[in-house]
Amino acid sequence: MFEQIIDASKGKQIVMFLDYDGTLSPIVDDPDRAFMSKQMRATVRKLARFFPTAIVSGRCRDKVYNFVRLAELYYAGSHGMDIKGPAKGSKYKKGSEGVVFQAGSEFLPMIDEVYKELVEKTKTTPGAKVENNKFCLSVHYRCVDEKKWSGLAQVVKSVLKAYPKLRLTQGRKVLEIRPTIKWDKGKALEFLLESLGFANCTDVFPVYIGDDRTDEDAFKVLRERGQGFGILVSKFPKDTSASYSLQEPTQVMDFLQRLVQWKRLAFQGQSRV
Ligand SMILES: O=P(O)(O)OC[C@H]1O[C@H](O[C@H]2O[C@H](CO)[C@@H](O)[C@H](O)[C@H]2O)[C@H](O)[C@@H](O)[C@@H]1O
Repeated sequence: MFEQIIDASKGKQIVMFLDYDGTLSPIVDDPDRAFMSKQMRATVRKLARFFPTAIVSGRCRDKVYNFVRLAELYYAGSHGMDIKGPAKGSKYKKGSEGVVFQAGSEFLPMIDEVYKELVEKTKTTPGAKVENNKFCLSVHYRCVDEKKWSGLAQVVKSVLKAYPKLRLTQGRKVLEIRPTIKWDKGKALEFLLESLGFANCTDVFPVYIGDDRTDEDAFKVLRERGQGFGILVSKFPKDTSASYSLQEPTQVMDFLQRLVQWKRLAFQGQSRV
């Protein structure tokens, strides 16, 4: 896979898109403790020195930033509905200081209201946890007794009946609630490419790495554009629009390290001639 990506990206600018949970950090029971390792952080920091890099997550932007803590990256939180560029602007695109984009701001009061209602209605289900991701919500059931999963889903669906402008999708042991607007991680990828000045370029090579269903929207966009590659992180074979797969975050780190090493050697080669 590595060689194929290097071959296909020849003469093009690689742009990296990285999902967070299950891609940069291992899946754990408590969503508040999904830390990334120091080595992973160091790897992503080096990666961003060579390639424009964005984190695209279902989490709210502030929360994912607090886990990653690298100011030089782009962040697209709430499944891409909340985007912000590096505080000091991008070294890859002059004049891109403070790229900020928010899709669905009008839904914020509704999301808050539903959050409170879901916290109230799920408090009798041991292990259930409602996470407020600002533009969307997550109802976690990883720590709920399996016998209670369908009951919990019914509770969530009954709350959502009163909110036809919100939709329900499913992630990894999590029910995700978000506005029915046409915005997803794929749209966020396109927005970020545009912000970086690659809107109609043929010499760009986006690489998107993710483990979840919501990442499929980004894999599809890459297939439709015929640009770059999607890489699915999964231990099991899955129906996917990604072109390649890695099994777990440690393999993601190895792949990113190889990319950095390859680019570093290419730079050294150039500076010798
Ligand atoms: O787009 P992502 O960055 O992958 O975010 C998707 C969801 O990730 C988090 O939940 C998942 O990871 C948790 C920590 O490992 C795990 O406990 C949970 O079961 C997983 O579904 C996050 O907490 C959610 O809000 C995100 O939507």
